[in-house]
Amino acid sequence: MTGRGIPFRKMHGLGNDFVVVDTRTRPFALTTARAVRIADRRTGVGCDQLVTIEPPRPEHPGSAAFMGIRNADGGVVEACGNATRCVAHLLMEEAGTDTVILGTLAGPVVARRAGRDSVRVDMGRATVTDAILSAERDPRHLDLGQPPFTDAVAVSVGNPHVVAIVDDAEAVDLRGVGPIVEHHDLFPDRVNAEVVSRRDAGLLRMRVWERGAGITRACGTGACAAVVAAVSRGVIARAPTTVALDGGRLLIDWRDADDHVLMTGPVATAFTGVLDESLLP
Ligand SMILES: N[C@H](CCC[C@H](N)C(=O)O)C(=O)O
Repeated sequence: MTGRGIPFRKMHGLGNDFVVVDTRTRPFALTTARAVRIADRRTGVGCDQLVTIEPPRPEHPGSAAFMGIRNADGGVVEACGNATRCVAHLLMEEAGTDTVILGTLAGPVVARRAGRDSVRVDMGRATVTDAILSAERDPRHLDLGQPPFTDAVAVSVGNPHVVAIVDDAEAVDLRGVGPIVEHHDLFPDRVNAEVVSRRDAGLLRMRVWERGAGITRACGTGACAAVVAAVSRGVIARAPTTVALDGGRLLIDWRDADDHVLMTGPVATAFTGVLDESLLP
């Protein structure tokens, strides 16, 4: 190690874990090769997504920074709810503020403190469709040919999701069906896949196969997509809903007035460290 390594912070939202690199003070290109190396849980640090905190971009007026996101397989991510809470928390701690605007590829998002280590993020508009679906398909009833995704709901939260509503989310062979759905040719950029069950009036259980990361313990945009899908199919009322993930619970509210989806949940730092040059091809 030559001492020219890159400092990082290991963070997570309900176990959906990230390596966060602040590139505002020192150059660090977020590349596919670096994401794959750093995300490797044996030879790298290990994470679901690699996240960079970059200087703000002019297209996001008032933003404090831009957040770059890559999946463990190096793929580009437009939106990442759990990571947004983590980075927003860092920036609010840094600035001593209770609110912050973050730029992402999906657009600017507004975050605010919601408690000691809890953050609420306005993730922007969530819609039942996906830009690439053609007009003759009903995004509320998509048949992807793989049960239970033979009657799925396509939801965009800035990144693409397909949600299957089932009686028992625990009973789905997500490791089997997830990769097939992720690579379905209806989604040229691939897609995140969620299975959702209604546990109670305001409580959903959700499991996720994430595009480019596989099964993760939580997915913030996935939880948003799950609520949008369940409301759109009349499974739950349009009201603040708790989503129970493998790693814990998020509070999601798909706001009536503007179709924005609000997500509230915890953030945590596990450790800080220095990326050795060998991880930086
Ligand atoms: N875990 C993230 C979602 C990452 C989605 C990523 N797998 C994609 O390719 O869109 C979240 O908390 O929203």
